[in-house]
Amino acid sequence: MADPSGSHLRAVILAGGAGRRLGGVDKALLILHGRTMLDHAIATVSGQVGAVALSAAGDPARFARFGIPVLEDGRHRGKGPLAGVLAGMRWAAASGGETLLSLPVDTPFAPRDLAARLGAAPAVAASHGRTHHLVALWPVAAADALERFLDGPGPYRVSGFAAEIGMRAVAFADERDPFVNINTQADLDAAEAGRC
Ligand SMILES: Nc1nc2c(ncn2[C@@H]2O[C@H](COP(=O)(O)OP(=O)(O)OP(=O)(O)O)[C@@H](O)[C@H]2O)c(=O)[nH]1
Ligand SMILES: [Mg+2]
Repeated sequence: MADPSGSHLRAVILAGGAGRRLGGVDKALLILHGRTMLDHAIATVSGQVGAVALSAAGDPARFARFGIPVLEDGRHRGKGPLAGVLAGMRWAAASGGETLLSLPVDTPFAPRDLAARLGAAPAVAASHGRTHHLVALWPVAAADALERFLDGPGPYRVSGFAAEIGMRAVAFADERDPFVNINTQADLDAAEAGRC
């Protein structure tokens, strides 16, 4: 099915993690500034791409009100976030998408021009001395290579597959780190208080 927007960009919001450091909460449904983290992520990516999907485990019905497809990790479940990236690539390919933007749901301050600033895929965001391996643009054509990587012996590190496809790091020199991610209650409190 062609994308009526004409964009070959797609986005996958990654929310398939366990959220252990937050006591096993559903990070996508966590409230920050009166809206869910998923609302923040959708607002970040929706103007940048032709279509958005969510990568998440468990009952998809809890996300029905957001009106976006929910992708499961499938047979690579348990191998970490690259399983979500692969599901995103397969979903993107089905509608003619050529490039996939991935964004973790716990990164609520990412810029709304992220994809443009990343440039040509494969590219990954870096800021404040850190590489944000899942804030990245992936060529959908790399899906078969990723499938082979996940069929391999591991480890299934995002940085391992990124190196294999020649991922280029793009530095974001913004004074406030746009890729702060919310892993703990202290992170959430700081974000709520505007300290990051
Ligand atoms: N699809 C998918 N996404 C994952 C998986 N593991 C982690 N992620 C996502 O990858 C991103 C980075 O993960 P973490 O920051 O470690 O977040 P988390 O797993 O939710 O939290 P912790 O359990 O506290 O580490 C988040 O957006 C997670 O939702 C997985 O197995 N599958
Ligand atoms: Mg995190």
